[in-house]
Amino acid sequence: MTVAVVGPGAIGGTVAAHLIQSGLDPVLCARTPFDRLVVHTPAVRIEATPRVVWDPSQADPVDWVLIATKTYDVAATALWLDRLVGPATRVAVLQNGVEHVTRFAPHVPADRIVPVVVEIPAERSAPGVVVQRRDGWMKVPTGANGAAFAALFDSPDLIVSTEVDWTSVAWAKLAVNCAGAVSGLTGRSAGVVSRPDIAELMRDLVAECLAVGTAEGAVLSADLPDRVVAQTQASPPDSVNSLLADRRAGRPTEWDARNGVIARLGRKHGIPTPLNAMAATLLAALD
Ligand SMILES: NC(=O)C1=CN([C@@H]2O[C@H](COP(=O)(O)OP(=O)(O)OC[C@H]3O[C@@H](n4cnc5c(N)ncnc54)[C@H](OP(=O)(O)O)[C@@H]3O)[C@@H](O)[C@H]2O)C=CC1
Ligand SMILES: CC(C)(CO)C(=O)C(=O)O
Repeated sequence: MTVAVVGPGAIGGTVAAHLIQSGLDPVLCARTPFDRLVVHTPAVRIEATPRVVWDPSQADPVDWVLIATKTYDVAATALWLDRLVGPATRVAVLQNGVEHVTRFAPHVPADRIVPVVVEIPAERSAPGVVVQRRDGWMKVPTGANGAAFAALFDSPDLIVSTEVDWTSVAWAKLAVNCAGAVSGLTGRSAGVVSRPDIAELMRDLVAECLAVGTAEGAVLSADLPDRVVAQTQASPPDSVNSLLADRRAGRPTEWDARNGVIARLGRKHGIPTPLNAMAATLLAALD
């Protein structure tokens, strides 16, 4: 089985390490090359020297491509896909948001795209050096492609499973991510939730997501706003979400995939989403 990971950052690096632990030998397609991959998972330290390539001309078709670039890097990622995708290649999209398939459908046949909801709190301190803070999970839709993706992994602190109702899982994850805008906008890690006014703002952001997700066909529980706040309160206060990591590194942010999408789809359904619209506008202005 040949596998390429495009974008070996926090998530790509962590997932590559778990693939290596599972006995595979992924090639890493990087923008910034590095020699050594070092990933601290909750259970072990994984150190490896996989093949790292940094120019699409160095890549050949593989059985699986795992995309772990940011949602705003589609155009650059597509240059890798031109080289890595053969007639039977399957492409897993490990990104936040709910638009995994539409994002890559212009570049890969949609029936070979596997959307992946990723719940792995991971932070990168240098190219190839990543900490996975807690046990993680990834969820893919049921079916042959989803089952084949799950079969790539055999690693105790990364559980990969298939879901009949993948859409609801993706919207529940989007609820966490839309509330994470408070970190991107305040510049403060997860501990900012200890302020009651911030916790209230997060609840209100999630309430909009809940309304729009329900209109999109997701089945979401009414206490989702409280659960998102409770989950954030239970995180180590110095946890940095990927939006804040982007802000601190001076990179663009995924405002459209995380907040803008709620405003866009809210407009389609006639559901007001003033807070997510404002978060998206402010984050876009900071890009
Ligand atoms: N971090 C987290 O805890 C979680 C993140 N996610 C989602 O996972 C996705 C990835 O996020 P994350 O891993 O945090 O992001 P990172 O910024 O850590 O990693 C993205 C990687 O993509 C690389 N990249 C950018 N452009 C290219 C290119 N043209 N060719 C090859 N590589 C490229 C970057 O290179 P360079 O090294 O040069 O920056 C970087 O290594 C996002 O959608 C995020 O929302 C989901 C769950 C948790
Ligand atoms: C929820 C969290 C923090 C970890 O899975 C995340 O999705 C991110 O950092 O983007």
